Amino acid sequence: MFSCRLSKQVFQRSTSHLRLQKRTIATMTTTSSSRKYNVVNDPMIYIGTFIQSPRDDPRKLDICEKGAIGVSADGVIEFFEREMESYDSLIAKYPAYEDAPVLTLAPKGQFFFPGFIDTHIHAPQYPNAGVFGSSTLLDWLNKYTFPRESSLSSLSTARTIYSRCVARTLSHGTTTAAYYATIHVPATNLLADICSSAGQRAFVGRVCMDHKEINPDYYRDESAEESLKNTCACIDHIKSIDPNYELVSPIITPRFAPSCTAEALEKLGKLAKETNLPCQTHISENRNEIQLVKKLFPEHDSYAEVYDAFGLLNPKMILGHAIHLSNKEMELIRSRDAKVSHCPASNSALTSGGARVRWLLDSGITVGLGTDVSGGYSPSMLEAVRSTALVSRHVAMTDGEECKLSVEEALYLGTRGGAKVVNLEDKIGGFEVGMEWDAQLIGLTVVENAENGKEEFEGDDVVDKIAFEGAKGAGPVDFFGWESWDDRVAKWVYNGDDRNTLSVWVKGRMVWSRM
Ligand SMILES: O=c1[nH]c(=O)c2nc[nH]c2[nH]1
Ligand SMILES: [Zn+2]
Repeated sequence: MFSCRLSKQVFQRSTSHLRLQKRTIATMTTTSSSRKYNVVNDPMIYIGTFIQSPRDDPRKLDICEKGAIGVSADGVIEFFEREMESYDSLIAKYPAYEDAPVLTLAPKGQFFFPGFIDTHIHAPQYPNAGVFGSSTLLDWLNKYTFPRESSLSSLSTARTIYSRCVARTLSHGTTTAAYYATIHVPATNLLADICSSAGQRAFVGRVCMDHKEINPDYYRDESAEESLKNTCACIDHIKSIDPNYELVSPIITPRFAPSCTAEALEKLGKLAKETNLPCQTHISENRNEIQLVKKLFPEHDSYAEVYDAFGLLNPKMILGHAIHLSNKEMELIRSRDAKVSHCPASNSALTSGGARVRWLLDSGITVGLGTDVSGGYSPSMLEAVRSTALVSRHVAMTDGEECKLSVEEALYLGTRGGAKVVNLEDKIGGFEVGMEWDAQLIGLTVVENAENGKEEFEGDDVVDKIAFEGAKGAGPVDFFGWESWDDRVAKWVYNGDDRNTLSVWVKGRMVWSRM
């Protein structure tokens, strides 16, 4: 009842973005009807520059300058012409698209990029983003995190926080997110409703934490049975709103080994096996946490072995952080094909450590990126990409030059890598025929006259007024005209923010636009 009302509100808001788009994009040639998830869209044609990571080469960018992509009514890429000659020849080849609206990008400062995949984010912690002081993991949990999460026992608090979190992540180009929610069933179900209604692809996990000595009395599951029962209640709800998990899927979420009893881990491991649902948890983030795991699970040789003992180290498990793994743990994780979410902003903020991403990748482990809000201070995946590059440079200062990750590699991890982490690499993370249109339109600010240079400077003013005033209200990345596409992308990664994310689509539906 409650969630139905909310769904409607969010839906109305998101369709008004669509109307806005129709009015303001001059090249949209026809109108499309209101859309809701599972409601058929109009087919669309997108024309312009498409930039993506090649599926199997993280070190390069695939740049297609004169491309055209056709997206079907159900959001699937039906054609990708890499050298479009003319609109007429395109339609002659794809006559079914004759009446399709066309979105044509400006040739220099705009490009399409695959939507970002945030493989680790705590939605209820969103209000705390940036608030962590000098704390480290275990005191941070008690001082900032558990009190905030427990406040989502109120559905109206949850509604405000989750609506804003989903809107913000969409505005930063996050088309898929693996969310940790809280222990509360109604609020977790509400998060799933909000993602479904707003059109964000999401994995929504009700957090399990039943250990009486580790979790505070005011915020924990009463028992392992309750962890299981309430997880199942959320799974049932998500099944009721999205029976085939096309957009929103449940994800089994033991918070981390210390917060769960062996009994709860065992039940959740069995549930994972029975349902084949994805799982997420934390591993080896902080040295005191690792000591705590040793103390709580003395019968297991390592942190990774605790999860393995309960069947939780499997190909659908997303392990957040993985900073201080031993070689043996890394081998175990690889042999189970469990995935890693690298969370560089959080690892820096909570001084947890510098994850050895090159080592993980070279060892054959699948890695994606996570914002880990609010251990991470920003909901922006672009920030996660940027801090991946920067943190790798710090790791390189101690472990060697080869540890540096390039802009191209960091972007790969935020898109293709993330898609592999959530086991959707054939659906999202790139632009290929048969994949779904999860995309963001990126725009840089073209500095007027800069490209050709002015013949002569007019007047006495030392300041170029057009260049000066043009910085107002524009996005933070200035394009002067000399930059190659690689340069433009690097400038976006190191200087960009959500002002550069002009529009966002998931499964063909426009879910965010600032145009
Ligand atoms: O970064 C983190 N955020 C959390 O909420 C958490 N819980 C356990 N371990 C954690 N690490
Ligand atoms: Zn986390």
